[in-house]
Amino acid sequence: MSSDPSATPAHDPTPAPDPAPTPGPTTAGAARVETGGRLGPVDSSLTPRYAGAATFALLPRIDEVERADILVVGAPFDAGVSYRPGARFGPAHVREASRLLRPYNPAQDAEPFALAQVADAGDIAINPFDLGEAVAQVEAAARALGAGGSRLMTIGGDHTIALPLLRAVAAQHGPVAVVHFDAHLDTWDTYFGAPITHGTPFRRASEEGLLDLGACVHVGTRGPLYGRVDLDDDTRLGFQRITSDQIEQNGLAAGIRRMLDRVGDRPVYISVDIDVLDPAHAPGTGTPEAGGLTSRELLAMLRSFAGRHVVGADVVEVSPAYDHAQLTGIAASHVAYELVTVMAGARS
Ligand SMILES: N=C(N)NCCCC(=O)O
Ligand SMILES: [Zn+2]
Ligand SMILES: [Zn+2]
Repeated sequence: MSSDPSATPAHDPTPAPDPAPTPGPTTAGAARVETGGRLGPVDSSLTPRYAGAATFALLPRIDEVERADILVVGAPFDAGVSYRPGARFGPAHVREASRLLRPYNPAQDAEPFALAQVADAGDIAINPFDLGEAVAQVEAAARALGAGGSRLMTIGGDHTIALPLLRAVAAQHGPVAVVHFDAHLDTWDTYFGAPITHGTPFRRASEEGLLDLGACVHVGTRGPLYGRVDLDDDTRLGFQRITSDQIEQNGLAAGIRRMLDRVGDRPVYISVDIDVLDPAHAPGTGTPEAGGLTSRELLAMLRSFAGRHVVGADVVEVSPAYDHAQLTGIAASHVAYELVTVMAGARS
């Protein structure tokens, strides 16, 4: 109530005027960049990029486009971790950090959102209490989203989700080449007797025949193992390894050549565990290991897939509670951006 003594008394029966309309538009229906008939990100020269809800790169939601060539989808889930939790909050964190991405990618001389229709499919609803059901839900969602020909760029979530994602991809393409960026092998057998965890997805995938065993490679591996047998098992399961130390010793170009030679022109699935980066570049993750790649090295390696047949990709293991200044979120958002750019058809 007004403190002005001459103001209308409270008992005055005159109806109060309608409240003034909200000045200016809200972010709902904000203008978007549109190129070549493709609906792109919110135009951040008209609407501040920090306003409104965050989709990946401020791209349209799936329900705002007729069809999508590439769908960015979140898989918030962390019931498969062996150490620090929190990757269930990864999708939201990466989307927040992705607000600053822009439509032209000079490193690949490409406009990914003009080359292809890219949209954000939101998050998969995943049971946090039942790991078996969770894995089935991720696979079902991946199959459903991919049914119309869309390829998926999935934001995890812990690395367990790579197994159902590969099941969905292999159902469509047969056994695929996998390039796996990670500090870890993730070809271990069981933890506490459990066969499905974030340390085991690629062993299960190999056993299930989802992988082209002549074309899989880990990149950036390092750190202590349980025993030498881990490496023997890993080789038997179909993987070569380009370690973090080899990249340092032989150079990035040699690492890229070896990686691409291994894959050839096969359909390839790219899985990026953000802990492939040194903890200095990505502290916000569950099982950090010293001595990793820089974000510059990782991004260069991802760009080298331009012109290849990338059938799907993920970036996993972002655990925001351990992040600082969005370092890990920013790195992961750039990883996803480079992957979307190569999937959109940037030329090599
Ligand atoms: N996939 C990730 N990030 N980590 C796996 C580590 C498994 C272990 O604790 O031995
Ligand atoms: Zn890892
Ligand atoms: Zn991993």
